[in-house]
Amino acid sequence: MPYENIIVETRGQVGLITLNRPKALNALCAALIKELGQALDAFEADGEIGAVVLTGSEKAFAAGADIKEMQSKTYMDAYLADFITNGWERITTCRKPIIAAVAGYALGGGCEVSMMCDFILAADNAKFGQPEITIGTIPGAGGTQRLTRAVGKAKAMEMCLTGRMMDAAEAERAGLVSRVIPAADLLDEALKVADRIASMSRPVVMLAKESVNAAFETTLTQGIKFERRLFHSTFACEDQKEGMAAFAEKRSPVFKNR
Ligand SMILES: CC(C)=CC(=O)SCCNC(=O)CCNC(=O)[C@H](O)C(C)(C)COP(=O)(O)OP(=O)(O)OC[C@H]1O[C@@H](n2cnc3c(N)ncnc32)[C@H](O)[C@@H]1OP(=O)(O)O
Repeated sequence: MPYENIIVETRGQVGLITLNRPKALNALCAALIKELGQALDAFEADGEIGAVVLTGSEKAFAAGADIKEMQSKTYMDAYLADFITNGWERITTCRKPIIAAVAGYALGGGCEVSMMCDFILAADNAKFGQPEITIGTIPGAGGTQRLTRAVGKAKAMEMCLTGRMMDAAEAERAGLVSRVIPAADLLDEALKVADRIASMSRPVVMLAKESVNAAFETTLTQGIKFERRLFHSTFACEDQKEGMAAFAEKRSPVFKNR
């Protein structure tokens, strides 16, 4: 499938999507979002792929939704097209793990897309922010919600009300990113982490992802019950038998993704 705004590759069992609008700092125009959804559909359907890495350039993961494209939208345009929900949330419905490998700017919709992924690996030059307030609007792709859950009210409120950016070190301290990596090593490290995930049992990885995500939608008691049910269900997987047998026999497991 020809893509104009992203580059789509496979690296073994890992799907790699690179946002590719360098002249606009990977601003997230509608065409890019549509292509991103198509690429995720393809990776989701590909039985060889066990994890996905989403990245941008060294200067920008993405500098937000495309301001020039949306500046003249009316309320009715936005409402009728369900602007932002439409297409963007495909990332959150992907059942395979997606790692955001973020270098440079992750602003507005760029920050929001990174937070829709399962976790963020940040280059040491990464900058996260929700600067929508500076252009007369507010985050519309989950920024006020996901950022608040990730870093707490004080930092999220300050960032959304002032547009202040957070650098990689602060983002790591605040729990927004899982790790900070030298920019030159970011992609290799993200691919290595994705490859490790892809080497695990695919259904069990999906169960783990589903269970962690449930923590954001439920009470602790309900969440623990849900986890227990999923945990029990792993005992119906051939891969649980193989994984535990391999441990007992001091050998590497050979998962069949069953
Ligand atoms: C999801 C929702 C609901 C909302 C949003 O995401 S709103 C957008 C939030 N993001 C922003 O407000 C950031 C806008 N960009 C910037 O502030 C700056 O570009 C920068 C700080 C990220 C980088 O500044 P720098 O001086 O290094 O680069 P520029 O000359 O400003 O940009 C280069 C080139 O890219 C175009 N650009 C950058 N960001 C966007 C964007 N979000 N939408 C459209 N175009 C963007 C910028 O206009 C310039 O292109 P031209 O030289 O052709 O104008």
